[in-house]
Amino acid sequence: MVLPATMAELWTTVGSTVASFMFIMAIIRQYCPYEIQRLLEKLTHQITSFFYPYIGISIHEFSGDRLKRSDFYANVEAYLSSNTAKSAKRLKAEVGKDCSNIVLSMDEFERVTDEYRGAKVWWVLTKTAAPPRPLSMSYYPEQERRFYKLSFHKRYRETVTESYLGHVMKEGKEIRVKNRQRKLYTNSPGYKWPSYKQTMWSHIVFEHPATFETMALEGKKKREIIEDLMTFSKSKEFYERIGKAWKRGYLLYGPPGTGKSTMIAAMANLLSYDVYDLELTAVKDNTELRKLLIETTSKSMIVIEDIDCSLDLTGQRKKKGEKFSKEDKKMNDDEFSNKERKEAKEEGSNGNHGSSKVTLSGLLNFIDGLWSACGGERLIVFTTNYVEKLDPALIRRGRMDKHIELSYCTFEGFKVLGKNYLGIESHQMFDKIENLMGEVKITPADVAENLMPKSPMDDPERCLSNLIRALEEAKEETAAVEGAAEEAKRSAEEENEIEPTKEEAVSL
Ligand SMILES: Nc1ncnc2c1ncn2[C@@H]1O[C@H](COP(=O)(O)OP(=O)(O)OP(=O)(O)O)[C@@H](O)[C@H]1O
Ligand SMILES: [Mg+2]
Repeated sequence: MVLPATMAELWTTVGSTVASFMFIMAIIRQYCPYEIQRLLEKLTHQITSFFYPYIGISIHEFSGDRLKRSDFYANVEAYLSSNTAKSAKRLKAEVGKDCSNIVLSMDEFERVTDEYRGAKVWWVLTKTAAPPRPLSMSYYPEQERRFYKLSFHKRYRETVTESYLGHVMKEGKEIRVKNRQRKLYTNSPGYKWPSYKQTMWSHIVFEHPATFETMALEGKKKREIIEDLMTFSKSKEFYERIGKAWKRGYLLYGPPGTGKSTMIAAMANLLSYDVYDLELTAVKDNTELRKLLIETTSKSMIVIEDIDCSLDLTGQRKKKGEKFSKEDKKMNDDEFSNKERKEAKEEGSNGNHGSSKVTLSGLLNFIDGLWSACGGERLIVFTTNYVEKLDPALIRRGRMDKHIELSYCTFEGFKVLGKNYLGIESHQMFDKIENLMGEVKITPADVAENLMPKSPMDDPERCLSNLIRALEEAKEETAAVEGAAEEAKRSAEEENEIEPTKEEAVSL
């Protein structure tokens, strides 16, 4: 046999062999019966795989059920963008964390190499057309299926399957956590997802600056909440051991303007979690609620604000505008000022009035049914102004594990705000403020508003004077309201004394 002398000759030989093979196969395909064709194809495949020494592993973006993006795929993506993007020639550029950096990753059909403990491997990002979908999946728009293909020589089989893949998974996960741009998701109809999107959630970058440090809250309470959250985030093994899904429910309740929404942001910032702001009134039914749940990721908080406005005690839906019924107003008369009620009413009337068939039992299942365990490491947070109106089943321990009351501003809380807003920790006016705060109720939101400098002329003295004026006005208002109530009570008693009872009237 004559050996080819140069590379050029070698390529010519290989080329002509392949061409001859293809020609023979084409003739067979044309003239042989189908059974023989299949047999030959099978034979060819077996021969090639016997001689072809490479193994291929595919990692698909969506698993069989296509409901959730594969974590493994996302980890591979992160690993490759950090480790091999330098060697790729065609790259995809995306804006990274805090919009301050650019993340480069390999583009479709690009091939990159990687080395691990002496084993050389190749990665290619490939895509195929999606097969026709079953009717039940018609909810999701059709999409191409993307997958990474890993190839390596069969002698590295053990290294790759037993060690390299685990290494990619672990490193990719770490990179994702580090590079993660935290997101604020919404299911609100105002942000209806475009048809090319698969997810039911729309998102923006989560950039709320609130922290526990800036919150007006007593130190002891603050420390207790922080400790609770930190313990939860480190308790993966504990939850596994006791056989409980790794999630925790928080119920934040209190009057408007006491920091419930602010605390949600502080919690998310403390734990570096994403926030899913669930607008229950925009959810069509229990099935849609479950779909939304499945699409949430771990390391996240699912928030339902004003839960009392979304469901009533019997599980019937209630519109947001009904937040302040006549009965509610009466019931809460002493608790809230007119201003707060007006604000809340306005907020309620702006709410979503869409019809929805989500039931109380659907919501209970959402919180701790079988599906709630998927993903892990999740907080479910409810907020309400009226804790007493909620169904006990909804907020029992186990569902809402921790109940946190956020109330009117204390002097300790005021000092935090004074430091944040004015940069002062003490002042001669503080004593007066402390006395007034002992006499009247004022929300942290109102304190904050008064301490906010409104012009360059507003120095700390002026802001503190504003607060004192507001406290004095509130004191007068409270005194006037109490006086009027006292007067009404007295006149009602007098009327009762004068008017004969029914029995007296009959005997007369
Ligand atoms: N405890 C607090 N610490 C610091 N700032 C606060 C606090 N409570 C309220 N604020 C300030 O008041 C504003 C309104 O507070 P927030 O929206 O958190 O109140 P809320 O309890 O969620 O009210 P609502 O029940 O009406 O939703 C915030 O932007 C924040 O600046
Ligand atoms: Mg709020």
